[in-house]
Amino acid sequence: MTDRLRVGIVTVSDSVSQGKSRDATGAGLIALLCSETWSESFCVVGGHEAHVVCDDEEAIGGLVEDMMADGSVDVVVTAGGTGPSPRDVTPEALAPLLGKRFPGIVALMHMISAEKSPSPFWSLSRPVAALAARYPVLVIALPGSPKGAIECLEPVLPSLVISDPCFAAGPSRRGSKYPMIPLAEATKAVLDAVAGLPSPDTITVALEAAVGRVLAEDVVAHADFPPFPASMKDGYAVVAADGAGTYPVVDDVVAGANEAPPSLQPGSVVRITTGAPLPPGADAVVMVERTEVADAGSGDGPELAVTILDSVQAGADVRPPGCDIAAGTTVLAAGTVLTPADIGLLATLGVVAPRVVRAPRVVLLSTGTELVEAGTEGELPRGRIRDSNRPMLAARLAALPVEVVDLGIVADDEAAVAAALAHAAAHGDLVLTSGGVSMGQKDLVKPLLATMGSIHFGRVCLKPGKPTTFATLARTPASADAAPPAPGDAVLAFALPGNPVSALVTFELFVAPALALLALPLATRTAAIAAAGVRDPSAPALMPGLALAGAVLGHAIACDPARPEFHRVVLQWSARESAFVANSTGVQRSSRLASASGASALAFIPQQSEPLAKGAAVDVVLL
Ligand SMILES: Nc1nc2c(c(=O)[nH]1)N[C@H]1C(S)=C(S)[C@@H](COP(=O)(O)OP(=O)(O)OC[C@H]3O[C@@H](n4cnc5c(N)ncnc54)[C@H](O)[C@@H]3O)O[C@H]1N2
Ligand code: MOO
Repeated sequence: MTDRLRVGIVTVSDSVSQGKSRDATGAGLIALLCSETWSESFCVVGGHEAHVVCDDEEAIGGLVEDMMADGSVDVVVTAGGTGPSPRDVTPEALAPLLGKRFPGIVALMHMISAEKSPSPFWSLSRPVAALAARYPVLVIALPGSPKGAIECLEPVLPSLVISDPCFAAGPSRRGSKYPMIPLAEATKAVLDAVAGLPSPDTITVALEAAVGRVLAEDVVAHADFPPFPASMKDGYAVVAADGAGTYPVVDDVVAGANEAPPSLQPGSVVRITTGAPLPPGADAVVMVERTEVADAGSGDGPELAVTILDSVQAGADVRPPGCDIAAGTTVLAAGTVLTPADIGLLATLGVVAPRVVRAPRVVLLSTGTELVEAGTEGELPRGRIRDSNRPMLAARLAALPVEVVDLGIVADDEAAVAAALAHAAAHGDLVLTSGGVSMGQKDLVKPLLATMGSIHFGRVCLKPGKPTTFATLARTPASADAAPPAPGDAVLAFALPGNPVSALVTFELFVAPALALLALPLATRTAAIAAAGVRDPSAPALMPGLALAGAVLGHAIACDPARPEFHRVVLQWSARESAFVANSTGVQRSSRLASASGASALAFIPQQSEPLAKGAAVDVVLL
């Protein structure tokens, strides 16, 4: 045995799974295994909460088998469902999965219960201790009460420690060495790594090329806009105090005229166009529709007199200087992703070469001996498929403020993958691979990344996307005479699963938000990460920057008791329900890219045994 025994805990309870009661038993068992006495021998897989499943034979068996097949546990401990009532079916659910039994462990549990329990009820409890038939996993089924479960487990823990070599030596332990961490932990690992990176370099770009780029510094207005009191209507500049009545038209001012008009005296008006500067002395504008011609004059020039039909307040239909942009204000903050409106603002201020952040460089490659270029024509040799991930990810990256270096397809050959990753780490800010991160003998990416830096996670409790891997790599200088990397500088590496849907979904969940943060000036990035509050366990588990919304399901959706799922859905607004209705894109297999085609969102389907009913509220990540 290499390390501590990895224990998965399952609470079997209708009331906990329906949210009617708190999982005190699961919490108690986790606390016991994490206590000072036992934490050197055991670690709890799956974070700080037990898996919860209802008292249903199929659901219990399915969950426990998934946990064992996953390779992330050495021991599964269930609590609950061992009593005599009709709903107590844990031993029956486990029976088909089990091989060798350990009656001694069961006898020990009964002895302890007899000693500690005031009532004889313990004798009706049916605890289980056995080795799984098909996996090197020990299965222990405990009674469900917090006191009973803890009392039964603690005395048998020494037997579990000594039993390990017996079962690990049989069918060798072939699970992943990477624990399957919860989404929130994965998010935190990415945020911690991004937070520690230096501020990106900055460059200036022409205004026409600046849309979508990230502003590197605050842009402050040095003058008021409008720079003069400007008319908001075509009509007549007036002295508001004059009120309604007939007045001579003494001048005509149009937008753009650069001659200062003479001061307007009370008892007279000036014809004016929208955007023209108000003559000194005028304090309001009356739109032409609220006037009548009193004396048209010759008809060639402005009318000689008009009747103002309504009296107006001072300031009516006038934009005072600085009302749109006041001198001294920060118009655009560093970190703003420039939109067309922002380009207009910069143009207003006369900023024609804004300083922006240098686009992070993403080095993209696909791994897989089976892959050929998308452009390969005709029938492919047996076993070969076209590389869809790289064109797909490149297309997605094209919508982001990043520069892409395409390293093409790399065969599953250790030397070739190692060389490609080393080149990527020398030339990129972020390395993005797909394929080669699961359990096959040709899945080389994880071990190679481990030699180049630190792997922060190698599996995430997520569907699709379980083998998603995130590492930070030491930045290697691109050439011998290149400047050494800045202290603390590192290259982010995301090794996405090869299944195309898994690659796309995990790109959306981790890579796109990480790139957005990477492209922020340090102060803005730090603030964005702090605002995300991922260090607060009650905060949302997703990366900041994702566009979240709520929706109701258009139909029931089955849930996975082992992993939360990001189900591809099409959202449609329902005026009747005043809500977005989410409808599945069909079979969600992670090789079936059609499930992502046309999807407008990823609906978060929680990890649970019961399906979500039609109309259930779900969180969605907008795509
Ligand atoms: N024993 C286990 N096997 C697998 C597990 C597991 O837990 N235990 N996890 C499965 C899951 S979940 C996923 S997702 C995949 C991920 O596998 P890899 O990341 O190692 O990817 P590959 O094996 O290289 O490829 C998987 C699949 O995708 C196709 N592929 C790969 N790259 C591309 C590409 N660029 N364009 C199109 N299609 C691609 C490849 O041909 C495979 O069909 O592992 C499961 N296995
Ligand atoms: O987790 Mo894999 O990405 O389901 O297919």
